[in-house]
Amino acid sequence: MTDSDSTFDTEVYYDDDADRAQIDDKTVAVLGYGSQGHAHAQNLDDSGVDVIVGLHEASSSRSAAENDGLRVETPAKAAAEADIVSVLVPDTVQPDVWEDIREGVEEGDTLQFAHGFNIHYNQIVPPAGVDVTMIAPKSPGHLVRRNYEAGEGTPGLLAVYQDETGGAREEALAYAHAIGCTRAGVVETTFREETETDLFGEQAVLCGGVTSLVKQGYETLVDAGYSREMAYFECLNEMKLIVDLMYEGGMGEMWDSVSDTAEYGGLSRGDEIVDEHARENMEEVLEAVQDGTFAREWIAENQAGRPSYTQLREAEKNHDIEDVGENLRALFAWGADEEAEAESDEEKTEVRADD
Ligand SMILES: NC(=O)C1=CN([C@@H]2O[C@H](COP(=O)(O)OP(=O)(O)OC[C@H]3O[C@@H](n4cnc5c(N)ncnc54)[C@H](OP(=O)(O)O)[C@@H]3O)[C@@H](O)[C@H]2O)C=CC1
Ligand SMILES: CC[C@](O)(C(C)=O)C(=O)O
Ligand SMILES: [Mg+2]
Ligand SMILES: [Mg+2]
Repeated sequence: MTDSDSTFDTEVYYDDDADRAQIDDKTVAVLGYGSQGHAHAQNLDDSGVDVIVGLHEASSSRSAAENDGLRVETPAKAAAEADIVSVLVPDTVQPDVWEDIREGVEEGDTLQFAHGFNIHYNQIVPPAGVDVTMIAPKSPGHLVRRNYEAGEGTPGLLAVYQDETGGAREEALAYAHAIGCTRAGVVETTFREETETDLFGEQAVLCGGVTSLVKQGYETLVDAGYSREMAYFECLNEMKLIVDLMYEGGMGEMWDSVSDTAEYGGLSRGDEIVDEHARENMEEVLEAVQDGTFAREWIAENQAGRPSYTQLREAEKNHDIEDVGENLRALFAWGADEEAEAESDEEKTEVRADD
């Protein structure tokens, strides 16, 4: 068993590198039918792999999976029948689900994850004889499905924590092929590296950092007497347009596309905003991820019934910028499309919740 720090240097695996024979005659249990679960299950099924979705008897997702033409069993039954068990329930419930299914996970089977939290922080200790792998799409689950249906792929990470059969890596690559990740490219990493970089990224930059930057910018303009609408457009709405350019062609494409005034202003002022102090804070956030402080806090928060999480969510929902945004999105054409999409997603969720 190894979980070294090896960083990809970087070989990227594509469709031709995967041997689908490693999965085509196997049964995959997909536990959970949420963001990642519905995408993996449907993509595997469309790729011709035998799939059973594992959901508890009272699960609100059952009818959605059944309506999508998939066979649904309890997690324990699905896992017992499967050769590969893809654990796609929320990270916080995975240890309990593992207790439910462990009896049915036999020597030669594979436990497959999309994020390494529970293995890396020892919340699930897999038995000997079982392969433990990860295919982590670097994207929200709904895009994993949307890209697959469009004939495109989603980039992903592959990691092997335990290779008892000698075939763990090849099987994981075949799984990545079947969910569409090798269409875009898959790179190899470790459970440790994926877990720590994923948690750092979502806290410091992607989810935490960006929303705080947007809110601070918005509040600075509104407190200085500018209109809420102008502050919203400038600090939130235009963020997508700028990020789209960086996504397509890196920071260079974005700098090329904005005015010279914006480029000079941004290059000369950006580091004053996200400065050395922000960097020190980032290092602290990373340290708390690395030494397990964040993981212990998150586990305890769940055990206590999520008091802080609930409060933080409520405060975010009630921020003035959300109110302005809702009104503006309803008024503009781009908002109409997105609202329709959101409503259709909401309807799907409601259908799931109703059943
Ligand atoms: N969200 C994302 O895009 C990404 C997620 N990941 C990783 O993928 C994994 C899954 O995350 P995500 O897709 O967000 O999860 P979701 O929160 O979307 O999963 C919800 C699903 O899990 C089911 N579920 C909840 N509790 C249980 C339980 N006790 N037993 C059985 N099923 C249960 C829910 O059923 P019900 O509706 O009945 O509650 C629902 O079907 C995690 O490891 C996450 O870190 C990795 C990359 C991106
Ligand atoms: C950025 C958030 C994420 O890590 C993801 C979609 O990759 C997650 O945990 O949802
Ligand atoms: Mg992520
Ligand atoms: Mg994550």
